[in-house]
Amino acid sequence: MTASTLIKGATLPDGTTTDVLVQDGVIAELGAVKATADRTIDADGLRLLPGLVDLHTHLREPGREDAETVLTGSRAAAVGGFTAVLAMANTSPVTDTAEAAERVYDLGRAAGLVDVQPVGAVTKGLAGEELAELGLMARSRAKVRVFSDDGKCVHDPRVMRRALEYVKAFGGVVSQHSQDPSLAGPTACCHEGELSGQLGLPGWPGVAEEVIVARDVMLARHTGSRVHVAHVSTAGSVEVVRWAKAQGIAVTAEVTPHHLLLTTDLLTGYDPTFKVNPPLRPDEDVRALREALADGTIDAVATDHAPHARHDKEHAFVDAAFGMLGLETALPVITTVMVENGLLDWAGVARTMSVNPARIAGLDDVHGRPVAVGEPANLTLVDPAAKVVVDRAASVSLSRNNPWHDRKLTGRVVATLLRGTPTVLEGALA
Ligand SMILES: NC(=O)N[C@@H](CC(=O)O)C(=O)O
Ligand SMILES: [Zn+2]
Ligand SMILES: [Zn+2]
Repeated sequence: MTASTLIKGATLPDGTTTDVLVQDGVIAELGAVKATADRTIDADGLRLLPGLVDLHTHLREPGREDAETVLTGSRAAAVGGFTAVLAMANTSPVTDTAEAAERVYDLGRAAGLVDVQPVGAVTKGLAGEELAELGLMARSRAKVRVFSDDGKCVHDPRVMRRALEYVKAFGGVVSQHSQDPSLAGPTACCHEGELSGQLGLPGWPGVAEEVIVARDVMLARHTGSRVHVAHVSTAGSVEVVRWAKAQGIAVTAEVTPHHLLLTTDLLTGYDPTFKVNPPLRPDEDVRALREALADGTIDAVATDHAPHARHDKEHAFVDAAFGMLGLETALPVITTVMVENGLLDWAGVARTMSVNPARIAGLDDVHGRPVAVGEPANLTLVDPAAKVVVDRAASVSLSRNNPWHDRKLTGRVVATLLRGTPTVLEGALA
């Protein structure tokens, strides 16, 4: 038996206010709860959401434990309000076997702060040629359902077709890093446009993403399988996804918090903190991404939390590693960009940050559940009005490549519960 928790006067995503008694890992009672509990959390004015689920996290273990480990990344996830994260396969070695997937899964369970669900590589070594052990990973203890060569695009259409056909058998999905390597060359490091010319930086155009998204939705239609578009960054990709969904094609898409707020003009200072793939895009893309998340064309927010050690990031812009932190700031960014601007209500936040990602990842038996009696108590308590100034030094991540440093954001995660056990209380690790 685990300690019980009484959450007093929380407001649910739909706006109703209730007490929530959490006992033995599940929601035991709702309404005006008379019972006492081992711990009481005053949730007056706070929103209670189903625990957040991140479809796209880089945990760097094994191989780059100087940048992040499963444990430190799990801490960042819990502080960010997450109860489940999908750990990308571009580790060293790559997660391309059942054993490798089980290892990541076990490290996550040992850390015990968030459900770490390994993503399996699509191809051996992310080399883009030979399919990885998709079936063995699916049947392993880790029950892998999401496959991705993220960091690299599965660019050979024949390989992509085979992967889609293969994962269909067990309801899996291929999450694609859409970046055509011949349109976005090996040196490309920012958005191709007027600014990249002025800065003298090799850029890559939005169309390098869009052609892959277009190809993949057609392959999904042909195979009758599911494709997921990772980190959508352009208005053109949104148009393709919108069209594909209207045709009934089984496509889902995610957008990162950074692509919803940060724009390419941040690159004028050549600060590698803002170097990321896909690159920060112009205003008109950002606007289209916000609208698409609001209208459901984009299903989910995913962080693409990409920690990098100082010695990989602190270089001249062209030489620095791609990627930025995201787990601890995702909820405040979405509150600021989407809720404060009236684009999403809290039910919309629950949908795009918990319900939809859980469903896409096949974790919806445990995560992204309604706040209802008998459901597993994976919960996130949010102060929707709190103003926070992000301080990169305060992060529990091992890395410091935080693009939000010094920004004032609205919204703060107050508490996170994983199967009824608080992992975060009063905004800090419990
Ligand atoms: N997003 C990034 O810029 N980098 C990611 C890889 C990826 O998501 O493509 C990384 O692993 O660092
Ligand atoms: Zn990627
Ligand atoms: Zn990624």
